[in-house]
This record gives sequence, C-alpha cells and structure tokens, in this order.
Amino acid sequence: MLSLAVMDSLRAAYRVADVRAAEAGLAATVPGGTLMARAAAGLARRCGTLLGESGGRYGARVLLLVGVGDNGGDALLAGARLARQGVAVGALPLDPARTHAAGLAALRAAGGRVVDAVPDRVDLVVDGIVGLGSAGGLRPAAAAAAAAARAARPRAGTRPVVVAADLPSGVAPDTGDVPGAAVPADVTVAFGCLKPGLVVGAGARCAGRVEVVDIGLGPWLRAGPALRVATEADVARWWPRPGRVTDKYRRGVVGLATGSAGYPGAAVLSAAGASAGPAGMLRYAGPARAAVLAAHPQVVATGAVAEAGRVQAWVCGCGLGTDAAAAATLRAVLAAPVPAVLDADALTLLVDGGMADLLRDRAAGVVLTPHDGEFRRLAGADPGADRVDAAQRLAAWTRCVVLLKGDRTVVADPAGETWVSPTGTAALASAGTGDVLAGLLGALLAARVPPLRAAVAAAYLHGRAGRAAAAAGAVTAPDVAAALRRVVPRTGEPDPVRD
Ligand SMILES: NC(=O)C1=CN([C@@H]2O[C@H](COP(=O)(O)OP(=O)(O)OC[C@H]3O[C@@H](n4cnc5c(N)ncnc54)[C@H](OP(=O)(O)O)[C@@H]3O)[C@@H](O)[C@H]2O)[C@@H](O)CC1
Ligand SMILES: Nc1ncnc2c1ncn2[C@@H]1O[C@H](COP(=O)(O)OP(=O)(O)O)[C@@H](O)[C@H]1O
Repeated sequence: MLSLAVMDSLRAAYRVADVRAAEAGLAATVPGGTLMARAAAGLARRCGTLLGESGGRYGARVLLLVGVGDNGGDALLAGARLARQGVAVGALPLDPARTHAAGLAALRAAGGRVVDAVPDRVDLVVDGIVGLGSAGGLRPAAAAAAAAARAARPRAGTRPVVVAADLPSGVAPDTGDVPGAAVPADVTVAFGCLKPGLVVGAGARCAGRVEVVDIGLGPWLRAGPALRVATEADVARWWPRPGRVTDKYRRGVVGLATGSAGYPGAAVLSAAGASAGPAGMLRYAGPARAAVLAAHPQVVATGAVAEAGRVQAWVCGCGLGTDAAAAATLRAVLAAPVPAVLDADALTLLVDGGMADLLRDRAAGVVLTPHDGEFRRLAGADPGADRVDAAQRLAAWTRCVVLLKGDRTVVADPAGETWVSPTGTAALASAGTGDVLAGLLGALLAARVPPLRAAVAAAYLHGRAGRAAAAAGAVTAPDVAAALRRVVPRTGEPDPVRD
C-alpha cells in the first residue's frame, strides 16, 4: 500500500479516459482478472489493517455495498479475501440481477454471505457502489443503503469505518463535483493512480485519507496527468537556499504595492507574509507606510511605485482600493519588467480599468490569485464544478499563472500544467489571510522561483501555516503569518562549529 503521504511518483491525478486507456493497454499484457485481483488485494489489505486497529479480524463484521459494475466486483473480491481471514463478510447487492458474477462466486466460495438489508451490527463498510463509471448524483436506492450502513452499530466507536473502493460513490471522478448525495469515506483506496475527484473540490473532502494501490498502471499512463498534488518534498526542493556568500539584493527584493488609507492592515499583512519568505529585503510603496513601518521596521518604505527603487518582484492589490490612484499603481506595476502577484483589488482593476489586455503582452511572469468572486469578475462566469478546468482556461486566456483559492487551492499555468495544494483548512477562511499569501508568493518570486512553483509552494505553506495556527486556537491572519515563519523550509545552513 502506498500512502499518499510517502509516495511521490503516484502523486499525479489522471482523468477517467486516460485511466481506462492505460488499463486497456496493461490488461492486454496480463492474464484476465489480474488488475481486479491486484486492486482487491490492496483493498482487502487496507481493510484488514483497519480491523486490526479496531479489535482484530476475528469476529469483525464487514458489509460490502455492491453496485453493478467492476467497482462492485472489486469490493466482492476484497470481501472474499477478508472472509478467508476469518472476517464475517456480508454483501448487499444494489441490483442483485446485475452483480459482478465472478466476484459473487468468489465471495460465496470463501464463506461470505449475500444479505438483502443492512445488518444491525457492522464494523467496516466497503463502498463498492460506483467508481470510475459514476454519472450524476448518487441514485436514491444507493444513497439510502449507504446511509443505513453508516447508521449500523459497530463493536467499537460510534459508527462503522467506511472504506471507499477507488472513489467515494457520488463523487465525479474527473472534477470532484458532488452533485447530490455521496458516501463520505474514512479511507479511500485508489487503484493505480489518483483521480482529480480525490484531490479537488468537494470530492477531496469525501475521500478521507487517500491511499494508492499500485496495480502496474504507471508505465501505461501515457497522457500527462490532469494535475499533480504538491508535497512537502516539492516545496523543500524548490525553496531557494542562499549560498554562503550572498547579500540582501542577491536573495531578492520584493516590492509591495498594497494597502491604502482605508485598508492599511492589508499592507501590514502582505509585509508579514513576505517577511516569512526567502527574499532578502522588502520595499513598500503606498499610502500605508506608517502602519507598515510600525509593524515591520526592516521594510524600506516610500509613497509610490516609481519612488521605490529596484525590486525583483511586485505584489499588488491587497487592500489597494479601486480609485484612480490605485489604477495608476497597478499600471506602474504592470510596466515594471519583473514578475508580479496581482491580488484582490488589482484583479478588479484589471477588468474595470480595462487593463486585462496588458497581461498578455507582459514579458515577466504574473500570478493572479482570485477567490471565486474575483474569478467570476475576471472570467465572466463562476469557476463551476470543474475547478481544474476553470483555472486552466483562465491561465490560458490571460497567459498568467492562476492560483484559484479555495479549500483545495488549484494552480495552473498557461501551458496547462496544474497542481493542487492538499493542505487547505477552513481555518484560513478568515479576513486578511489572502494578503499574507500574496506577500509570501511575492517573496518567492523575488527570490527567482519560477511563477508556477512559487504559487504552488506559497499555497502549500499557507495551508500548513493555517493548520499550525489552528492547533493553537482561533485563527486570525497575523497568526497565519506568524505560523508561516515556523513552517517554511529551513535553509539547511551547515553548523559552523561541527562542519
Ligand atoms: N480502470 C482501471 O484501471 C481499473 C478499474 N477497476 C475498477 O473498476 C471500476 C470501474 O468499473 P466500471 O467501469 O464497471 O464502472 P463502475 O464505477 O463500477 O460503475 C458501474 C455502474 O454504476 C452505475 N452508476 C453510475 N453512476 C451512478 C450513480 N451516481 N449512482 C449509482 N449508480 C451509478 C451505472 O450503471 P447503470 O445502472 O447506469 O447501468 C454504471 O455503469 C473502477 O472504479 C475500479 O473500482 C479495477 O478493478 C481494476 C483497474
Ligand atoms: N473554506 C475554506 N477552506 C480552506 N481554505 C479557505 C477556505 N476559504 C478560504 N480559504 C483560503 O483562505 C484564503 C482567503 O483569501 P482571500 O479570500 O483573498 O482573503 P482576504 O482577501 O480576506 O485576505 C485563501 O488562501 C483561501 O484559499
């Protein structure tokens, strides 16, 4: 079993059509039934461990919720393995006449039973209702069976543990959309690779802990992944490490064109986020300089972008306002030949101020950081159910990197390379945390991290910081900034005494 936490090469998510093509290629090279057997073995292994952790396999009661396709077949074959290990396994077929025949025969031969209702006592539920073949919301009969199974009495705890085969039923595999009822899982055992629905949107919340079983699909996944899941190792690899001989300018100077007389806090928060990053120096340009200097005396502050001096990246928009002065600030930032983060009011100004076209001709990289409302303003429509596609389309159209904020923040570049951060937490849904994110992102750009990587790393660390801050109590944006300083990768400077 390859846990999502440790397995780097299986951190890419593939769409259904690509998974099915890979499966067809691999299936032609191995005896019939091999892939299902591998999938079922991985599923049974994981269920066995979970039962081991909650009172042991002997006497444990497992209920299989069995749909009409191969997903149900996987559940039945896994159930057969568990039955052979002394587990009492019952299978509830949702449409008995259309149940996977070989799976059913294997279960019966191993001593498993077919039941026509959810038993009173269930310790573990295997959700084999529907996987890759999912279309639309979970059907009412399936939803009712799943609800009854979740309400059964376990020997330990308050409800049975739920393990999804490949995907939680009710989740759209390609998008993570949950258009109706779904079966929330504690653990999802994904076969062969991740699917986008396990790592983005509402689907990610339904999937619980996701683990991938290697069934040999890897070499056959010839199309590029739909998206990649960022890891701690990615962020550590991308994080700049200053050489022994460096100075503040070589580490990079970040410019902050943020805040206004009305919203000085946004400038302070963007400076706090930038201070946690790898840049060597911060320059602030705008009307909130007194507030910025009071909180961050290390910042060099001026009143306007033109007076700020040289920087290697700009952050523009947080609390900037949308008046004529703000528009002039954005225009100055866009005219600078360095990468830029455009957030909040800068995004509104791009549309209302007719500046969106300037993005496409800009040579230096730009990262746009919209939440859903800002996305709607930029794209003319909501992101909708497919957040990956939404981010990719906006990135292609604007020729910018797009960081689409949310529970699982999605980052796409104009060429279509797409990542998701798995670290999101509702604790971040608090005013001003976006300003902290923009500042950190700007510092990474100033330190010459390429825009896509900078955006992925910033989103990842921002989520980690939100979680760390939440562990200590209620979370405000300054708490996220403070936690950020603790979760960023250490620079790995050798100890001069020992080395
Ligand atoms: N590809 C691979 O690499 C490997 C795949 N493997 C396994 O195969 C699985 C895919 O199997 P699959 O293709 O038979 O489809 P599957 O998900 O069982 O759905 C079947 C039927 O469910 C129904 N249904 C649809 N939507 C529904 C809804 N909302 N609510 C309720 N019911 C709904 C619909 O039937 P209908 O009633 O419309 O005729 C549909 O045809 C995959 O997830 C993995 O487990 C592994 O064993 C080996 C490697
Ligand atoms: N429900 C949620 N779960 C996880 N993260 C969230 C949620 N809501 C918002 N966030 C995160 O919180 C941050 C809020 O940013 P933003 O909306 O720009 O706030 P502000 O403008 O107040 O600074 C984003 O990074 C976003 O991804």
